Amino acid sequence: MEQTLRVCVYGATGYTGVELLRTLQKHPYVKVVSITSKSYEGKLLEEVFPSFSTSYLGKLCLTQEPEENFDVAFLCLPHETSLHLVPELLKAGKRVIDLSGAYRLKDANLYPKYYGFEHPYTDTLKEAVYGLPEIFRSDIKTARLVANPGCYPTATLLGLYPLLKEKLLEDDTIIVDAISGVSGAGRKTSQQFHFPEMTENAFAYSVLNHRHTPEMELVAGQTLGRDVKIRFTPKVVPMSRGMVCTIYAKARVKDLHDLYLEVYREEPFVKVIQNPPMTKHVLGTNLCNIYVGYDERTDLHVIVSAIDNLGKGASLQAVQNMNLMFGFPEVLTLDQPALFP
Ligand SMILES: NC(=O)C1=CN([C@@H]2O[C@H](COP(=O)(O)OP(=O)(O)OC[C@H]3O[C@@H](n4cnc5c(N)ncnc54)[C@H](OP(=O)(O)O)[C@@H]3O)[C@@H](O)[C@H]2O)C=CC1
Ligand SMILES: CC(=O)N[C@@H](CCC(=O)OP(=O)(O)O)C(=O)O
Repeated sequence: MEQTLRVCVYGATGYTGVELLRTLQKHPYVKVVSITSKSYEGKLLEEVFPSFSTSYLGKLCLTQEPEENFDVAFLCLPHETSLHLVPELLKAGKRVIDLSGAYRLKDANLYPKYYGFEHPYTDTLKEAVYGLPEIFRSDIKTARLVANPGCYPTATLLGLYPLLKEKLLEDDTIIVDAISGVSGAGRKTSQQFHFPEMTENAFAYSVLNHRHTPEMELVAGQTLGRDVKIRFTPKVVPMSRGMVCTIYAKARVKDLHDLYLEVYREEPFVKVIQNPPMTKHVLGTNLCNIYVGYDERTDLHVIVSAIDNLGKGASLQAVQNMNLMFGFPEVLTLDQPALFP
């Protein structure tokens, strides 16, 4: 279907919003009709980010009424802000791609513990489709609401998917050890990410209660057909963007490489490679590069996946979802190689 889609980007001045606009700007069937910002109301995007050299986007507005004239909304907002906006947009007949975590967990009871709020919109939560195309492509095509996955779950679930899909997991406890660039924390400042403390530094955080743990467990369990436990430890390292997840799992077979090649043969954005992946090879792309190794000594498989947290981990995956939802070629505007070195 070829049409001009009218798009509204809520939270256009954050890291995911800017990455999204960078790509939407060159999409042949998209017209961005509205962009919002909490702090830069009335400014042109190019006044805030001079690399946007055209003013075709119009001025940033504080918010956009759901009833206004647009077809699809991208929500690059804090979880709590998305939470209340999504039902209003759906009521106004809009299709929504929410980059926050507000609609990712099918079990509403998990929200108080992991997000700090009660989830009042359980019907909308049920309706949301988890936006990982490699697993839920057909549901995404018809969804009104896509809950775009978190960055760590994207890299982890793609790293595990062939193993889960083929029911080859032997031990239902999986260990995931991950590193992320600092942009994963968003544009707002905080002391721990302040340059003198973050440079030449690395640390684990939310070791026992990261909100991506239940997100991964729910989707992994659904794919496998029984519950799994994921022991997830995220770390932040002094680079702007990029993410590597190292996954340790016990499987019924020793050589998984050919299975991974086969499962991802037709996937445009997942590459199974011969060596452990580097973040620089996925920078600014929608790619997930995966290495699968087997350690005979421990009888553990070691799967390493790399993404750009703002690319496949957020905004470019959101564009992939939009392409699917509106019948555009899935790779449209997303098939560029990485910015390297
Ligand atoms: N960064 C990442 O790697 C990833 C982020 N996400 C999720 O995507 C969403 C956006 O993340 P990110 O872009 O990093 O965040 P940022 O903090 O960089 O940007 C947030 C955006 O939301 C706007 N905003 C903040 N508070 C409000 C509010 N109360 N009402 C309206 N607008 C508001 C900000 O406006 P202004 O700047 O003008 O104040 C800004 O445009 C979050 O839910 C995040 O969890 C998901 C995957 C990866
Ligand atoms: C380095 C860092 O702080 N990363 C973020 C993950 C970003 C992400 O995927 O966002 P969601 O909050 O939408 O799930 C974190 O751990 O909270």
